[in-house]
Amino acid sequence: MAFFTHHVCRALSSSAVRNVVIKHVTIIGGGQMGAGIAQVAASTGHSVTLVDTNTDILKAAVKGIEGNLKRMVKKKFADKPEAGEEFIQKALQNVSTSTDAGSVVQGSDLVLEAIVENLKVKQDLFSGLDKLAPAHTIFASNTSSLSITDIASSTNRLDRFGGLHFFNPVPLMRLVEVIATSATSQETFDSLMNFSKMLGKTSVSCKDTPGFIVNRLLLPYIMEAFRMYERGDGSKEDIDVAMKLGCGYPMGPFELSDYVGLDTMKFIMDGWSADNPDNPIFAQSEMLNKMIAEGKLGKKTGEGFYKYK
Ligand SMILES: CCCCCCCC(=O)CC(=O)SCCNC(=O)CCNC(=O)[C@H](O)C(C)(C)COP(=O)(O)OP(=O)(O)OC[C@H]1O[C@@H](n2cnc3c(N)ncnc32)[C@H](O)[C@@H]1OP(=O)(O)O
Ligand SMILES: NC(=O)C1=CN([C@@H]2O[C@H](COP(=O)(O)OP(=O)(O)OC[C@H]3O[C@@H](n4cnc5c(N)ncnc54)[C@H](O)[C@@H]3O)[C@@H](O)[C@H]2O)C=CC1
Repeated sequence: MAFFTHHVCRALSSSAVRNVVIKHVTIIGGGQMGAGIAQVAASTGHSVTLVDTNTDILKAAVKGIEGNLKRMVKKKFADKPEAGEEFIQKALQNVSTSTDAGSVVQGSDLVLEAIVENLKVKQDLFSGLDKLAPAHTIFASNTSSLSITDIASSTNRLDRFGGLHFFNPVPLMRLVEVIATSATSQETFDSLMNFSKMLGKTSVSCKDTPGFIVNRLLLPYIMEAFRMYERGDGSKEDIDVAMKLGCGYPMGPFELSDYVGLDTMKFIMDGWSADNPDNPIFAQSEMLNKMIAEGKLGKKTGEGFYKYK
């Protein structure tokens, strides 16, 4: 019944608002996810403004995008290097940067955030931008596992708010989870689905439930690997090899954790343990806390479970 009501409500709202064709995108957060999403959006013909509070991060993001495009073009345009160079230049021309989100959202069809995994910080960002962005602009979050409903509650555009959850590394991972809350309009959902398609991704529709689909299954698996290692039941190397060769996974759980970033893993974990204090799956990992206190955040800092120098 609830399902029926929800869909009827979405259908009713559909007559009032038209679908937004997303061409101009503001991406907030120039870290690994924001830069990856910017790369894919720019190479598929969207104009992108990448925003971060830190100018060094923005410079590194643009440099990274250029480097990645060069790698991709080498293979894709092996026989046509000039066309490859033109592709790179076109994509780069589609990207501009800013340290002030408020001053760039006016021209945006979509504002997508990929900043730190913290509810209050995301809410503060969106509540400020809600007053500045045009009425038609869709807001979306790339959160790994925070509730989209909670993030959206800081705005007055609940019908134009959804989740767009990309996977790392964005240029290579083919999935996007598109999340509709009970207030997301059908038009907004369709626009987000369409945008994902334009980026060349396959999308799945998710409810606004903790961890959506992928992370609800991935998090218990990774945490169980941590516990095995903490108990001394296996070395991290053996656990990684076992899962790669035994299950065909491209990375083992420790390699993947380093790749995601151990600080991000902890932000995600802390949210889940606060919401589920009695569930042992989400209990704190002393090992993870210690590594973070020592500044070992994974690949991005040169050391996590493994060294990358
Ligand atoms: C407790 C909380 C837990 C929850 C965590 C939550 C985080 C989230 O919210 C959701 C997530 O994203 S979870 C992470 C999902 N990602 C994965 O599982 C990645 C697993 N790894 C892989 O798939 C491959 O190792 C991978 C695709 C990475 C690399 O594949 P290969 O090993 O075959 O790699 P390479 O041989 O190095 O590269 C293959 C070709 O791709 C090019 N390339 C690599 N990186 C690139 C990038 N970033 N951009 C563009 N091109 C790139 C590379 O140059 C190579 O090209 P060719 O040489 O021409 O073949
Ligand atoms: N790392 C991963 O594998 C994945 C992460 N995510 C989610 O994407 C989001 C970003 O993750 P990462 O890119 O890994 O983090 P990151 O730490 O690489 O980048 C976050 C960036 O946001 C910037 N930032 C923080 N607050 C800001 C603000 N108020 N305004 C503008 N910029 C701000 C920081 O300077 C930093 O450059 C998080 O919500 C995370 O849970 C989702 C899928 C995969």
